[in-house]
Amino acid sequence: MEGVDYLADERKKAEFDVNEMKIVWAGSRHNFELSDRISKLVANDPGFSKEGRTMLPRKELFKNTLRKATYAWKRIIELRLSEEEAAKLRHFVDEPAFTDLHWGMFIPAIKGQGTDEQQKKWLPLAYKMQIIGCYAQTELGHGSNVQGLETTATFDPQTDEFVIHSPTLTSSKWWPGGLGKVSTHAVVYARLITNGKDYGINGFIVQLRSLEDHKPLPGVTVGDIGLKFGNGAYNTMDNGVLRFDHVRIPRDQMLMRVSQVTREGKYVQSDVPRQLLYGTMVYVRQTIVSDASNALSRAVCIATRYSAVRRQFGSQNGGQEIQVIDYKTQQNRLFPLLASAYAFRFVGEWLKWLYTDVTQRLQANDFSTLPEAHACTAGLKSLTTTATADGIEECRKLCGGHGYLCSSGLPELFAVYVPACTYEGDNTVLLLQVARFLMKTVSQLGSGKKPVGTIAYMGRIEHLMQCRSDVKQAKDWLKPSAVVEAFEARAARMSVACAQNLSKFDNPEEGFAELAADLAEAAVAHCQLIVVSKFIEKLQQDIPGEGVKQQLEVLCGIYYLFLLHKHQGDFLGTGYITSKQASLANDQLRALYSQLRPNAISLVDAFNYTDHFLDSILGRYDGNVYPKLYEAAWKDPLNQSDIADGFHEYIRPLLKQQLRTARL
Ligand SMILES: CCCCCCCC/C=C\CCCCCCCCCCCCC/C=C/C(=O)SCCNC(=O)CCNC(=O)[C@H](O)C(C)(C)COP(=O)(O)OP(=O)(O)OC[C@H]1O[C@@H](n2cnc3c(N)ncnc32)[C@H](O)[C@@H]1OP(=O)(O)O
Ligand SMILES: Cc1cc2nc3c(=O)[nH]c(=O)nc-3n(C[C@H](O)[C@H](O)[C@H](O)COP(=O)(O)OP(=O)(O)OC[C@H]3O[C@@H](n4cnc5c(N)ncnc54)[C@H](O)[C@@H]3O)c2cc1C
Repeated sequence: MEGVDYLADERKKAEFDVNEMKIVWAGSRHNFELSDRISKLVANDPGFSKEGRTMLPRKELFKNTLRKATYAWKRIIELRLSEEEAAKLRHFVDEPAFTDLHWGMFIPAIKGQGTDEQQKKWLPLAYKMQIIGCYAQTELGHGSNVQGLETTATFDPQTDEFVIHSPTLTSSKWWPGGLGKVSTHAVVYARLITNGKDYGINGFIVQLRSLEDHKPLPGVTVGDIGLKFGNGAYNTMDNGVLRFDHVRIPRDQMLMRVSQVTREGKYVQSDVPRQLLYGTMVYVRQTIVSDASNALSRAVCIATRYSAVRRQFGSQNGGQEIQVIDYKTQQNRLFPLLASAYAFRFVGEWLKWLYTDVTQRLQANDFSTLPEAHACTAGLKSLTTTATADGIEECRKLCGGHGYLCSSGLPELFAVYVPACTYEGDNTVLLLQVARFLMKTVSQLGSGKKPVGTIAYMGRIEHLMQCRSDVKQAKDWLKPSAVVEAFEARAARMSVACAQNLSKFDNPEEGFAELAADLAEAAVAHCQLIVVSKFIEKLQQDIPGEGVKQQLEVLCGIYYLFLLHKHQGDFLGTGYITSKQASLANDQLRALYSQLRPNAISLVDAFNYTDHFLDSILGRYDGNVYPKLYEAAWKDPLNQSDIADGFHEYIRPLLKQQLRTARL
């Protein structure tokens, strides 16, 4: 029945002020009002309808995305939306498009690596979308290993130009989003060669297509790399292939903030670190961490609402069956994901702060916090995207068979999200970057250099190597100091064990390769410590709203106790806790599940998602699942006729043949 709220009883159980929690989730009242306004604007505009998206063939799907992007741009201009509002609009339109790479990587690359003069020339064109750009780094044969890229940019002093060339098949650019069919320009990463010497990777602005008829320019071969995982999903994006045959660009199209080539062909290195060339990746990794909580909360919202609607077994005297959300196993799979969504939200907020801070320092030529910013963005990108991708898939399973239907919203969400584990740096490769940072920190411990920021705990290494947990009863696990020390001791001990094992190798690089799996685990332990600490720090702030802080304390407890349970081997193996203390942690975890249970629906309501954004029958706000599932099935193109296309060619002859066989 329309208009009935099937989850109303669940909502009545809430023990906290949901409206105040919405503000905590959004980060501020301003953010809440912005998201609320823009999400409704998008939901109420038929131009942004998602109807039938998963059924469209690729060409139509892609054209529909072009239409939506153009329409979005028109609305942005008409409504005079600010950059912040436009970015929200993109978020709620909920469709990957070339515009992501234009705004998310092409423009940031020019801003971060271009000189003032270059920015003055290119940014106004890009801001007005009079040129459309992408980020062309990865090649067919080289992705993770950026220093291994093969595309060349050779300086020709005769003409004051660079010659951009793809010398081999494996040097073809491969994957850049927006490249295949839309971009007119790209920031291309290529080996800079001048006076016969290779100076390694640099960025160059290269025009690819005519601004008149959109034809590829001479010497440019460009196209789409083909269909990707999932129906619809990331196939709205034209990930592309690109080859250059001696394409000439003016010298001033090399991005020259980090290094320059003079008119005479002399290579000059600025006094900024070369790693700034990787700055766009650091920026995007930070945005990916912020986005993880969006994707995970969405899946969790669907699975939580559906788990309250769905009933199986346990009917007494003909009464209703049990809501599946009341099974402890369901809670043990679902509630840690709900807690993770909140945890990632807060660590994302913190990382944004760290990134802003490092950017301000870089502008003042202070590069001291760059290594930490790199380690944090790389590690947290890896940790949060792995957990989110796994979490979305778990939410699908939590919804049983119906979770497998596209109308649940979960298959598409998974297919769109899962490449986040690979793009912007493969998650294992990124963990190994964190491990290098940790090993460097451990090796410098005796040098008098005091570790600061997220590795400050290493400064107390002697204590952390010896201390033991003083937990005596389950509720002792609610003490923040007990928890932080446990996670610090585990991370420190795992790093030190790796460093000790590394020191047994004559060649450190050989040792690093041999111990890579242990090093990646140490990196995970360090990153989990960051997430736990930032959640606990959040709780130390003044949080208004009846019961809001208490709910966050429950969620925080579930987050760290679930991790402690899952990684018990680390905590026990490093000798910080006993098996009795591990078992007490588990008792406390179960108690927290019971405290969370009556608040579960309201905790996902606090995400404030519209039904348009969720795009899930199982996650509908009103819980009216079954009639809507039934209705949706009949919209499938297969159900447009009672008799299937192909009946006369294939089914009928088969049936006839069976009849003949039966008569024999
Ligand atoms: C339809 C609707 C439309 C609506 C439209 C509306 C209009 C829109 C309006 C607004 C919209 C806004 C929208 C914005 C959306 C934004 C979304 C963005 C979406 C993004 C989508 C993603 C697409 C994917 C892109 C990509 O994947 S790009 C390619 C990424 N590639 C990688 O990540 C490669 C990974 N590899 C590396 O990073 C490196 O090779 C390495 C693994 C780090 C190793 O590098 P190497 O040089 O070999 O280094 P080392 O020797 O290991 O280290 C040397 C040294 O450097 C330090 N280091 C390394 N990296 C960094 C770094 N990044 N920063 C700082 N330092 C670094 C390292 O620690 C070492 O240091 P030490 O010497 O001190 O030890
Ligand atoms: C949807 C999508 C969009 C993308 N968009 C863009 C874009 O806009 N622009 C762009 O330039 N690129 C883009 N990429 C490319 C992306 O950045 C790369 O795919 C990514 O960096 C991983 O590199 P790779 O493909 O070379 O993986 P590989 O490095 O070949 O990884 C393969 C396997 O090897 C392992 N491995 C590799 N090196 C090591 C190591 N040193 N130690 C241990 N294990 C290792 C990895 O863990 C992985 O399991 C995109 C990719 C995808 C999937």
